[in-house]
Amino acid sequence: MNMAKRVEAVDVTAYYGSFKAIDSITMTIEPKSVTALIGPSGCGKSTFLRSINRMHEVTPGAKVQGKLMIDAEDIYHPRVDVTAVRRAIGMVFQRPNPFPTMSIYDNVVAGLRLNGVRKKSTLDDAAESSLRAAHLWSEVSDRLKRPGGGLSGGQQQRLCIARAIAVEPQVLLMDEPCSALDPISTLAIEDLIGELKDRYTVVIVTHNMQQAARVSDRTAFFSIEKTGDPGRLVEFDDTTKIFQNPGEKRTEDYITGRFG
Ligand SMILES: Nc1ncnc2c1ncn2[C@@H]1O[C@H](COP(=O)(O)OP(=O)(O)OP(=O)(O)O)[C@@H](O)[C@H]1O
Repeated sequence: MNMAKRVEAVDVTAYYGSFKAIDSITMTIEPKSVTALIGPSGCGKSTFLRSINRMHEVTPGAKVQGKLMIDAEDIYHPRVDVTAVRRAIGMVFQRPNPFPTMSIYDNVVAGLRLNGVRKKSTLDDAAESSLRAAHLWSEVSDRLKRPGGGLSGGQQQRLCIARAIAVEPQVLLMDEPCSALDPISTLAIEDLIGELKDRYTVVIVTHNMQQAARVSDRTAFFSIEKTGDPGRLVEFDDTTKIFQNPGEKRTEDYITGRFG
């Protein structure tokens, strides 16, 4: 099965009210790869990520201009069903956010149920395969009926990843998915990301440059000239190139720790 899709941003500009947060971002994210978005605080990484699944416009007054295509489909076309877009593009957040009182099992299959799946065997199979893919199955298989909120932080984040992939999303967006986790859980999630790219298009925002270097195939470096300016894409290339031989001085300054 090939669910992974290409994400093509053309001149994507996003605002919060009259404040322009990102300006004319153009980049193509290939299917079955991991793309890291890096750059100093406030350069618009999260804003760009949230424009990929139309979450940006949830903020009152926020809007997006430009074109965003998932394969051939323009997801900002007026006739597009926004709910369907958000369901097709999974998202994992900085803080694990399972439904805390809902059982582990119900957390994983929540999206499938929303999509109308009722058959128990289908839900059981999806729960097991998603929890296995998220490397959580062996830790929770004997307590699927217990609340998701009872798991450790790292387990909760893996539960959220299982929940996101249970609906077989075309693209998986991750906004600093390890920032609230300890180093061991972080490495577990990084391993998992490496496996997810066999099936999904993964886009990850990270503050951690070692993490970007470890998990991603391609890296996009965003930056801002000065406070109040919009974030722009400075350089986008293979991760090895960005970290070993960047084409732009600003990228080099950032990755060598001279600013940001
Ligand atoms: N809800 C909001 N309302 C108004 N401005 C916002 C909102 N969210 C973000 N911004 C502004 O938009 C700009 C880009 O923010 P964004 O969170 O996308 O940056 P970032 O690169 O992800 O930052 P960080 O690395 O600190 O998370 C910043 O100037 C930020 O202050």
